[in-house]
Amino acid sequence: MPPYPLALLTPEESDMMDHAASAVVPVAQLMENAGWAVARAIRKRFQKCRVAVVCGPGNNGGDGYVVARLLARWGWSVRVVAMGAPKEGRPAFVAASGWGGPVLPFEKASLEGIDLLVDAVFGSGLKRPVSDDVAEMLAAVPRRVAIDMPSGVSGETGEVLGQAQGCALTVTFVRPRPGHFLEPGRGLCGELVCADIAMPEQAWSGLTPKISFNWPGLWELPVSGEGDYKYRRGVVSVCGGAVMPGATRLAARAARRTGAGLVRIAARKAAEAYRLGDPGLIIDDQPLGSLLEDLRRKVWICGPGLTPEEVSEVLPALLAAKKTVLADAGALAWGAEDLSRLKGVAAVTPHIGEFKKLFGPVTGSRTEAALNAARELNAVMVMKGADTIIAAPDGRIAINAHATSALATAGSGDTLTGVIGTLMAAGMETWEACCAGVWLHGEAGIQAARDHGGWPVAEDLDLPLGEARSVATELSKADLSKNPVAALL
Ligand SMILES: NC(=O)C1=CN([C@@H]2O[C@H](COP(=O)(O)OP(=O)(O)OC[C@H]3O[C@@H](n4cnc5c(N)ncnc54)[C@H](OP(=O)(O)O)[C@@H]3O)[C@@H](O)[C@H]2O)[C@H](O)CC1
Ligand SMILES: [K+]
Repeated sequence: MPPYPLALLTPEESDMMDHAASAVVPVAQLMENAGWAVARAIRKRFQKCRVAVVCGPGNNGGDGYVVARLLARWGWSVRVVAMGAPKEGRPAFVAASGWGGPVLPFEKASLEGIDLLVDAVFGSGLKRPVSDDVAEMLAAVPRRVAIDMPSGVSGETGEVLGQAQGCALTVTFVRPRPGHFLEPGRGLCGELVCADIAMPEQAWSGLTPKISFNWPGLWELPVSGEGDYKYRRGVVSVCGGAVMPGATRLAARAARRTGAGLVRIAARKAAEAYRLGDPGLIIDDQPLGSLLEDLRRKVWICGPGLTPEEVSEVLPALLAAKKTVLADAGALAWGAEDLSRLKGVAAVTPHIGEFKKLFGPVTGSRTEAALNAARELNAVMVMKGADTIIAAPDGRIAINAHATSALATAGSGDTLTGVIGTLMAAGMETWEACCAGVWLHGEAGIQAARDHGGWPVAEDLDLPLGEARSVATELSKADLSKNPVAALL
């Protein structure tokens, strides 16, 4: 059974795997399998045309020589443009020896008349910024297919080192890399295919992948059914303020649609602003202290719709009462003045702008920055964006790619807090609740976009949440051992 079906392998982990595999199977054989997978993916998608395979000095280039050989065998017009000959004794040398066709020098003239460029220059061995001459070569042919990664994109972080050219198709192996899902890498990969190259199971021994692909099966939603009652489904309490009641109501509505048994807004003096809203919502106008005594009200959402000043009036009391707090929006603005104000919250959901205000500039890996921040705060970090990262202080990291740009609308974040809060209130472990909440929110966004011509507003996002929950429950029944992340792309 293939292990870690939802793992995303960093280049370092992939190297460790190749190393362990080499005790059982020659790397040249894996390279042969990789080349086959790429050649087949090309044949499936493109008409026969004139191809240049641009090969770098390492194993990525080695895969390229195999692709060249196979496409030529199938009757395509193929040339290799080589950055340099692979070193004798290396697996790529074996692959290069199997190529009997033309090898042209590494210069633009070698690409004249070419319809499709196969980028086999750098893959997971990219170490430093790509130089101008390499970038210019790759840019000379507009239609490109990348082996493993578009050259210049970091497999670990998705960052561009120097320069990188976008591709129509990227074929990777075994499991994808984080850089395939983290921007800007994600946008440069085009269609992503992850091929099985018959990696032996022994290659996984000693490896515990750090990063996962966020998908049902990584977590399981609480099952509802007979014997359910509202307190078992969970109570979600949302702090309400006087200035932006809309945001608080969006969080509350999302909580109800996700399946919370009971949702209450602790509105204090602003109760009138909420009373004309949804009839199923309970509005509390009592002082917060008396509400905190209710032990069934464990999970509190604090921040959506609140000014930092309003947060300062409620958050310390929630933390002193040892409530499970999900902090967003106004709470993050208040915490940005002094991070210790957020110590004790269970999870935070900043977008990148809020994140920087809380933890300073992000240089390098965003997954690492999210993890370090989670550890500093001792809370689960949901770093929101097109490629949301969910990190737990114990080291678990997930990257979510199940989303749509339609979610980039005001109020979308408030909805997300309601979803996550509900799953926490239903008893899910915090990191899993955050991962699941982000996925459900993405699924609801996809459905709402479909139902509203691609342009839903925040008020449309809560409606599909019930359906999204059913979809996730169904998907999590799939046998992932037979259906690893490759099949989900
Ligand atoms: N398990 C798998 O997924 C398998 C993947 N395969 C393929 O192997 C590559 C990784 O191969 P590797 O040899 O480790 O690395 P690369 O080919 O990507 O690149 C290494 C060489 O490139 C030089 N380098 C790196 N960055 C630059 C740069 N910016 N400018 C110039 N040269 C650069 C590096 O030089 P050093 O001086 O740093 O040593 C190396 O010479 C993976 O991507 C897959 O395609 C296997 O075929 C099968 C198993
Ligand atoms: K490449």
